[in-house]
Amino acid sequence: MIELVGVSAGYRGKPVVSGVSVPVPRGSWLAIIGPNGAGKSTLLKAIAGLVPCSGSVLLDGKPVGELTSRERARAVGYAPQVPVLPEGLSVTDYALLGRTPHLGALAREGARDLSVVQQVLARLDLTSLAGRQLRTLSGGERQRAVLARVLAQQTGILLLDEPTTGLDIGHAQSLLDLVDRLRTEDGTTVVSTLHDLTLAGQYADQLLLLDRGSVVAKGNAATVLDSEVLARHYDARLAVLDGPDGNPVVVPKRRPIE
Ligand SMILES: Nc1ncnc2c1ncn2[C@@H]1O[C@H](COP(=O)(O)OP(=O)(O)OP(=O)(O)O)[C@@H](O)[C@H]1O
Repeated sequence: MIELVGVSAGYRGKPVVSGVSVPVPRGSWLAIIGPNGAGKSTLLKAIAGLVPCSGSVLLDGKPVGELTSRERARAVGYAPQVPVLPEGLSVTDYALLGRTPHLGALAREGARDLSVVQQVLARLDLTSLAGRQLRTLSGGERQRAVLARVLAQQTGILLLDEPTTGLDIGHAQSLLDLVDRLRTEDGTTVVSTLHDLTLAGQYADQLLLLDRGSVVAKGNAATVLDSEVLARHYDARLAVLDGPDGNPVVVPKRRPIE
């Protein structure tokens, strides 16, 4: 369970996110949406305890600022939008870094850690790349490797910043399906930013639309994915249609040719 109460955050005294309050019950999925620069990543970093904020961020009832870095790493898996990848590591070695918070002092990874990593790599379609150096991967493969490290961490909370960036439609879908399974089977609580509004509506229980740092709409897909609201806040031409599974589908409308 995550609870945000009046969360504001920014950089060098300049506010970027203001007064965000939302509960995210255990096992549910909150998608933070909004135009570029709205403050989505900053809000996610505030939840991860990576940028200072005012108000309160409670993770399972505990203020995130009171957790030690090891406690935080055992509780929260965070996949940044632009990860820094260490040089010279294979995909397996990199994913094994996700096991670090579970190891005792000076302990090395054991058979169980390797087995967790192998399962995660299989679920992300990375088994054939397990021995490859990170720097030789394609953009989408690298993105999946980053998620492998975070999923190998086996935390009750997942914070994913644009997890489908660079993934083709099939890999994006299987990644979101995998996260969805962790949510329903293990009760993992998920907060992700997503630019794909249709996918956000399909997977998240709650959507939070940020514009210039403030919440301008909050609720389920039917409420937030409103064509007028989206057109206004994204400054876009778009339509919201009924999808085949009953979920809204957000489609761009091309400017009429004159
Ligand atoms: N480290 C930083 N120092 C100063 N300003 C920052 C920093 N990181 C982000 N910002 C600014 O804060 C604002 C919000 O950025 P943020 O990355 O949270 O937006 P976002 O909604 O995730 O955008 P996008 O959709 O483009 O990824 C932007 O104006 C950005 O330039």
